[in-house]
Amino acid sequence: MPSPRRSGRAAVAPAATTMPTDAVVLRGLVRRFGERVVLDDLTLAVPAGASLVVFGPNGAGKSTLLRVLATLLRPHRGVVELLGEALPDRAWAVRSRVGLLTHEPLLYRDLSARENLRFHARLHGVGDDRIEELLEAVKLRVRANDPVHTYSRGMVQRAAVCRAVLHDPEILLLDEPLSNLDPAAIELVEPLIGRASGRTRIVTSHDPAGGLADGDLALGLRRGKQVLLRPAAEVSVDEIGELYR
Ligand SMILES: Nc1ncnc2c1ncn2[C@@H]1O[C@H](COP(=O)(O)OP(=O)(O)OP(=O)(O)O)[C@@H](O)[C@H]1O
Repeated sequence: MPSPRRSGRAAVAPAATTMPTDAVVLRGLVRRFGERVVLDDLTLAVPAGASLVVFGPNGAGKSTLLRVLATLLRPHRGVVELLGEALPDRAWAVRSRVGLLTHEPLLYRDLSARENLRFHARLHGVGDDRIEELLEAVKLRVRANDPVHTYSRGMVQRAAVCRAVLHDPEILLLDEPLSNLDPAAIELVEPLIGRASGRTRIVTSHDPAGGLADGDLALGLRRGKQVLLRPAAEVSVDEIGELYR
């Protein structure tokens, strides 16, 4: 669960009156690259604490959707709201409440995991105890002072998971988060980025069975269009497979 650090915010704005039921809302989202429409009229809502798993073939728009939600790309049309704040105008108000884990680990390769985490911790006003807690959780302490470029891919991914959750974000944006992780490492990161974390999650996946088991809602994209949006428990593995044919 996100830790009680959030209680400081609640003292300023009581959660009961300001926390929207839906953590993520899209209404008619359009995003283009040049002439190409990459996200085409997406409309959905993700309740706070729920997980949306996004499926679709290469180039369908999954990563672009995550980048819009991470405030890295501006929407070209439609409404995008995170935690009740509309993007792009209120992006500054939500950035610190969102964690992003992508194929690009967003770590300095010549710094150690501990140095990388200290750098990000300072940006977010997070203390060293949180860094040590996370390094311990992903069993990286023994290598935490080695430069990231000496790590295996799984070790890099574990360090990237620490970076993504360092500031205890309410929303997690996860682009195939388990890639490069062995079964033991998957168990280690589950409490941090899995459903058990209690965070609102948008997760991309190419694994129909694993992805459906990981989500409350399933979204299927094909060439930027939303061709499936239903409770994950009601979607079959074959339906997800159809997206790729
Ligand atoms: N910076 C960019 N400039 C131009 N086109 C881009 C850019 N980034 C992505 N695209 C295009 O947007 C479309 C969607 O790409 P995106 O990376 O979102 O797909 P994806 O579903 O995440 O694919 P994958 O499964 O391969 O990761 C593709 O046609 C891609 O070429």
